[in-house]
Formats: sequence, C-alpha cells, structure tokens
Amino acid sequence: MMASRQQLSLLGPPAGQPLRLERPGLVLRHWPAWLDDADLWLERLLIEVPWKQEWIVLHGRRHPLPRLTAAMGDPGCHYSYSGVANPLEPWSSAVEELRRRVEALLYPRDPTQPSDAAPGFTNVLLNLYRDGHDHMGWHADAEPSLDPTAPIASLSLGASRCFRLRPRTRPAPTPTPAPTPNSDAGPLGALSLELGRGDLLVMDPPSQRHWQHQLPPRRRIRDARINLTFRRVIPRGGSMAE
Ligand SMILES: O=C(O)CCC(=O)C(=O)O
Ligand SMILES: [Fe+2]
Repeated sequence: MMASRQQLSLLGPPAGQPLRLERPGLVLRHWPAWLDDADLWLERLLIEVPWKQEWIVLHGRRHPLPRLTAAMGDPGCHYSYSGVANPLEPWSSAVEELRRRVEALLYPRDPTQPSDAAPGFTNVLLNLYRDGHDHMGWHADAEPSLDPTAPIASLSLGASRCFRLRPRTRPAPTPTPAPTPNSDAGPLGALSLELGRGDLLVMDPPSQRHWQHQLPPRRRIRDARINLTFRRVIPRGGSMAE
C-alpha cells in the first residue's frame, strides 16, 4: 500500500537532503544537526570572536542591543541595519572554515570552472544570545547592501531556541496549510521552528521581501546560543561579479 503524504513527510527527507518549508513568498531549507561537533565550535567562537555590546537609538534614546554581536567580511562588504554599524572584522580562522563548509554545501564547485567562478558569502553577522533573556525583534534581512538574489544561511550553535516567521503583509484568507513535522503554523500564517545545535537554516529569495523573522525571549533558558548569518553583501562602490 502506498504511504500517504502525511506519512511520507513524517519519514523526513532522504539523508543529506534538507527539510523544505514553503509558503507563498517563503522558501526555507532546514538541515537539522548539520554541523558535527557543534559544541566544540561554540566553545571556539566564544573565545575567538571579538564580541561587542552595540547600541540602538529608538525615539531619541540609546538602548543596548539585547545580545552581543560581531561582523566579519570581505573588504568593502560592510553591513549595517537599524542604524547599528557593526565594525567589520576580518574573517577569523574558525568562521572562515564555517563559511567554506556552508558554501561547499550550497554552491558545489564545478571542477571544470575556475575556483572563483561560483558566487559565495561576503559577510557574516554573528549574534551571541547569552541566555534566554537575549533576543532579536521582528525584522527582514532586506538592507539595500544585500544581494537580493542570494540566500541567507543561518547556522545555530548552543542552546536550542524558537525562531518565528510571519508574512510582512497580511495574507489573503486561504485555508491554513497542514503543519510540517518541524514547524507549527500560528495565527495569520506565522510559523515557529526550533533551531537546535548545529542546525543550518537557509532562507532563499524572495523570503526576505515577503516575510519577517524574530528570535523571541525564552526566559527559562540559561545556556548561551550563537547564530551566524552568512550573507552576500555587494561590495561598496561595485556590483557582484557573477
Ligand atoms: O539568531 C537567529 O536565529 C536570527 C538571527 C537573525 O535574524 C539575523 O542576524 O538577522
Ligand atoms: Fe535576520
């Protein structure tokens, strides 16, 4: 007897393939526990990354961001958001190695092409959520400096946290789609994913144009979490080579 659609989705994707989650305007690929030795990478990044407390100005008052941050990137590939200008650091050795691994998955190289022919990531924003009080509010990663045709790859280490998404505009009323095994559909088409240690989540275009995301506080969580979002920033004063 043939398995039903529901049974098939509970079996999960074939080994090495991501879970796919699609809604109108949203395309996500999720590789649970993708990175081996995620706890060792967490320890390494806690030490190696120059974590900073940045500030944001809201209604004329300065507030500390509810997390520590750092940014690394290629020369000229600076990324700023909401008036927060994270100083651009050169790639550290651990973060460079993680970039290489994520690019090898998402942009497998054609051995017949020169090694610099494939596009890749030029910037990473790193967030350190010291415990469940640290969080990030609703936003989309849609700054003009980002290449809108590139995916954003988000790698999670440390404590498992809830990641929420919601449409940027109210969707037309449609029947609520059935939840997939790793997500819960909420009101107005909002979705929640649990991002655990070593998980890789890729947000493909045009997701940032139509959806926002957030990392809500989870006050009972005592452990730290690090998230790295690899992005393709267009170098200042130039356009990306294909
Ligand atoms: O911590 C996360 O999972 C989300 C990070 C994020 O959305 C960002 O850095 O823009
Ligand atoms: Fe984001």
